[in-house]
Amino acid sequence: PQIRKMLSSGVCTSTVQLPGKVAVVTGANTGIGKETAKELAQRGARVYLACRDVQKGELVAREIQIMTGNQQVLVRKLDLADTKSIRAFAKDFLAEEKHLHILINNAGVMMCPYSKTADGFEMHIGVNHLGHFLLTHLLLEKLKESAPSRVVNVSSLAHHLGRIHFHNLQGEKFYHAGLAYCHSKLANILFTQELARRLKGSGVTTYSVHPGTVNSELVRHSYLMRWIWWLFSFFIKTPQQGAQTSLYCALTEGLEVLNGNHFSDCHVAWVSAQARNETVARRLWDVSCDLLGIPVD
Ligand SMILES: NC(=O)c1ccc[n+]([C@@H]2O[C@H](COP(=O)([O-])OP(=O)(O)OC[C@H]3O[C@@H](n4cnc5c(N)ncnc54)[C@H](OP(=O)(O)O)[C@@H]3O)[C@@H](O)[C@H]2O)c1
Repeated sequence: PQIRKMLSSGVCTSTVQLPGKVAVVTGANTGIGKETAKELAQRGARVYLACRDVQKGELVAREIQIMTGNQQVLVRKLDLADTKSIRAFAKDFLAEEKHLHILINNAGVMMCPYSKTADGFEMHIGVNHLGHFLLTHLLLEKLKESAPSRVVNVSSLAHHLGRIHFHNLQGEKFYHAGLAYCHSKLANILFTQELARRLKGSGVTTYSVHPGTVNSELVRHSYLMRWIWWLFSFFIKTPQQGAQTSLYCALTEGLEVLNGNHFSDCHVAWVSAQARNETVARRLWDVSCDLLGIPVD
């Protein structure tokens, strides 16, 4: 009954406070990430805004500090399209911080024209999946040492249109910007499920999230999507509303029993057949390790 009660609301109603806790939010300079970081700061956490544009990040950090009165809002450079930047971020963070209690893998790109990351990965799979995969891998020991701790991966309802084609993971044979986004969001869910299986008993739990349809800068690369978002802007969620399910998964007490689940509107949500395929999840894990030069275990 307690779980049923917890799952009955579209707003994060947790009253958990976070003094002494440390959180990292990727892509925290705008949209859903900014609102997520603001709420974590409001509750007293030390919050790292992991942003590719440090100047934008600093402006937002100051805004959050003023609004929440929490001075422990820090900006660090993180470009998920460059594994050197991810490794540098993790190295500095591990040297600087004793703990990491909440990691929100929020940053994302959608429908950008065909392009590659610094390491030659297709941009959607590179930033949305591989970048966060590497970041989580590098921070995992710290998360374990800080247990109970949580990893929240921001995916999307769009994963339903995604497929993991291992022969076309980088869009080598066929590329469609919209589908590339869907594939990467499916990868977020498969990663969450495999991570949950591997972390069983460690005190680290993980959840994937669909934030809803949110009025943010995500549609910046598509004229059509910008127009549709503008047309329906009155009906879609604000970034603050979009942050609720990430916050719910990061904060709700007792959620550990739902380790690895996918959430939408602060409820467990149904995922596509491929998103439930353990064989695909395991293979994606191994292929991701291979691409990133991480030893496969
Ligand atoms: N908005 C929606 O309707 C919706 C629906 C489903 C899922 N989502 C998911 O929600 C998450 C947040 O999206 P949003 O709607 O808040 O979009 P947004 O306003 O465009 O924010 C995306 C964030 O990701 C950052 N980012 C992009 N590429 C990066 C990189 N290479 N390295 C580091 N950071 C990078 C952006 O930084 P810059 O500002 O520097 O570009 C920005 O801070 C995404 O994962 C998205 O897939 C959103």
